[in-house]
Amino acid sequence: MKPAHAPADHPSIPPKKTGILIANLGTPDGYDYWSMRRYLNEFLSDKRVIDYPAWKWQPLLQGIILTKRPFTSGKNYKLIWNEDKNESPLMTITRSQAEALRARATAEWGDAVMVDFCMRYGNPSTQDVLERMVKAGCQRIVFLPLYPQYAGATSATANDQLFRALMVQKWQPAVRTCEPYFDRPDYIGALAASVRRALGDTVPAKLVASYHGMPKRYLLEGDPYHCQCQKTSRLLKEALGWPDGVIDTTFQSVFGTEEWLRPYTVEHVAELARRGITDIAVISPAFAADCIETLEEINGEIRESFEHAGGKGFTYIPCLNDDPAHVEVMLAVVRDNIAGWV
Ligand SMILES: C=CC1=C(C)c2cc3[nH]c(cc4nc(cc5[nH]c(cc1n2)c(C)c5CCC(=O)O)C(CCC(=O)O)=C4C)c(C)c3C=C
Ligand SMILES: [Fe+2]
Ligand SMILES: [Fe+2]
Repeated sequence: MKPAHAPADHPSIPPKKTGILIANLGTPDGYDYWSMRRYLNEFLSDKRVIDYPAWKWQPLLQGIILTKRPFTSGKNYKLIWNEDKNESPLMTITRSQAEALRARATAEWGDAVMVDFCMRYGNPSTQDVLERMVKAGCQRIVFLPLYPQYAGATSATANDQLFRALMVQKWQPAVRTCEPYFDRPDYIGALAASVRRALGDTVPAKLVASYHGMPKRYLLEGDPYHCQCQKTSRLLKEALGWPDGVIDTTFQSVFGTEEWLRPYTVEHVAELARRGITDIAVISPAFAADCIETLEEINGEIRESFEHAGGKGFTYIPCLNDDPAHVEVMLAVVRDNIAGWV
């Protein structure tokens, strides 16, 4: 639309909208060596993820890690790859979440909103999607990083990337970044419902709530992730009405030589089996979508560790993914943040 006063070469201005942008971590474009290397290079060069000085870290990363890890991680991605769509499950699920959220948000706010998703690393990039939204008339953006618990390595770096994309906009939209939702009753309720769906009304001998790990040093330096994970587990226990001691909170995906948050899931499940707890369920509340860390690590490596130590029954409870209850949580978070804009 051109304004009435416009000279002939005045650019047209689309009607004003509010963009709702959900963001996840990102995933490789393929499981071949170069796709994996590109992805891991971008990810592991992020100072929010690995905070060593570049002079110390980059030679290690470029020399040893990016020579070997693209092969080993690529093999793992191959095991879970969505061959029909030629993409990783994280991509398929995040797209599906965005479509479901779009349907719900459009039902509520009509054409005043536009819903899309982006990734912190790889594609679709935060910059490309933000540009598309700005071109379509989004003068306001609600930005929702899909991490229930805040971590510098996830939520903050997603926001950083949005702010980088804003730095190069001639017409910069107003933005609101959403706070983490680790203790929202609707999120806890959706987790509890997913547990009941998987286990029925029986209280298991043990439910392991396995969260993605991080170096313990990040906690000591002020990152609240550990505490938010503990609180999610406690609220889940309360929502289920279970006694103390049924849910164990553990941390997975240890990387490198530093000490990470403990207990480590892979060791903990083996210890449970050795103690005679041979039937367990595992849930991963830090992941909004199933991904390599849940489908391959929890349901593959961690399950094997449990069975190797004598465990028999291992029930993996899927992430909330595009479960309607999860989409309602996202919509409610957006509703809280969009107030006054639509
Ligand atoms: C090395 C440091 C890492 C930190 C710190 C970290 C934190 C962190 N990550 C997630 C969520 C995801 N991580 C995923 C994959 C993944 N994570 C790391 C490393 C760290 N993560 C690596 C090297 C990888 C790649 C896979 C591999 O090579 O093993 C994913 C899945 C991506 C996918 O494509 O499926 C998610 C999601 C959280 C919540 C978190 C919080 C502390
Ligand atoms: Fe990770
Ligand atoms: Fe804590």
